[in-house]
Amino acid sequence: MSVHAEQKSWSVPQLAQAREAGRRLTMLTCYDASFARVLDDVGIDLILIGDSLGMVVQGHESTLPVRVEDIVYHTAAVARGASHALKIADFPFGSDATPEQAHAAAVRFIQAGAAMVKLEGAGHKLETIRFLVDREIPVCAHLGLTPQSVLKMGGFKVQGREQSAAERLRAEALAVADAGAALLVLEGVPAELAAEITAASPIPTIGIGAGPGCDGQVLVLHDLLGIDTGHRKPKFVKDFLAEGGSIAGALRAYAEAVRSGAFPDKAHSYS
Ligand SMILES: Nc1nc(=O)c2c([nH]1)NC[C@@H]1CN(c3ccc(C(=O)N[C@@H](CCC(=O)O)C(=O)O)cc3)CN21
Ligand SMILES: CC(C)C(=O)C(=O)O
Ligand SMILES: [Mg+2]
Repeated sequence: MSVHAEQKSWSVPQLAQAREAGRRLTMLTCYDASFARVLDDVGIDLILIGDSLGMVVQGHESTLPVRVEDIVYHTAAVARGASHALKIADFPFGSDATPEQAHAAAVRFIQAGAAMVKLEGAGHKLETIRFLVDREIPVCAHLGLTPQSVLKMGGFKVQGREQSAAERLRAEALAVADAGAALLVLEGVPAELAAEITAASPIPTIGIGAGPGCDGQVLVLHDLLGIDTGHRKPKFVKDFLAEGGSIAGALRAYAEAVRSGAFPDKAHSYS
């Protein structure tokens, strides 16, 4: 059952090595120890303790109500369950407003068991990325459809469709890598644009609703298991439980589909 024997524990430098070797990265969100064990047993590479927990665990309409304390609590739970996957803690809304504030939260995430922290956006966040990386904290950037921008965007809308927005996104992707980010999540971006950004990116990209041309993929765990969370289902969501037959089977089917490049297909991408 368990693949622990032949499985390595992921470190941050290995992300770039995987990309170099042409091995696609598998990532899923997870919020508790029991599911983390299953993800680890199946060999999922990266676990995101995402602020999506505000919607799928806490039942809110957006990710905005999530607090630092919530991410610390769930990161500690996940860390007790998973030892091989690289664990990434998501800064909740407002907790990364200044470099100093972000650093204080990041220290708590690392001490709870995260190996990397994730923040949304570029702009003033570039200074925060540099600040954290200078202080030995690995950073994952997140661009495109950034759910914490829901009020400004007027909903969860695909980003980078107009020429000017695409140009801005390309520039931001280069800027976050230049600031020191080691990984980049691209969310809700036309597949062609995400593939172009990936080709130009010095760091690995992980897509969600960003087509098959990224270096890896991420989904919310509840979506992969076909759980109705009471919210509108994004186009990129696929229920792998049907074909997988069991929870571990669904996770394996997802990992295989990501590694082979079969997921996402056109039906689960934006153009
Ligand atoms: N369960 C769940 N899955 C997620 O992927 C997810 C969350 N929750 N919560 C936080 C954010 C919110 N996300 C979302 C939510 C809705 C759409 C959505 O409905 N998008 C439209 C795009 C319309 C357009 O601009 O063309 C779609 O039809 O897919 C996208 C991402 C992604 N994240
Ligand atoms: C969907 C991923 C990228 C995320 O940020 C989250 O789960 O919070
Ligand atoms: Mg998030």
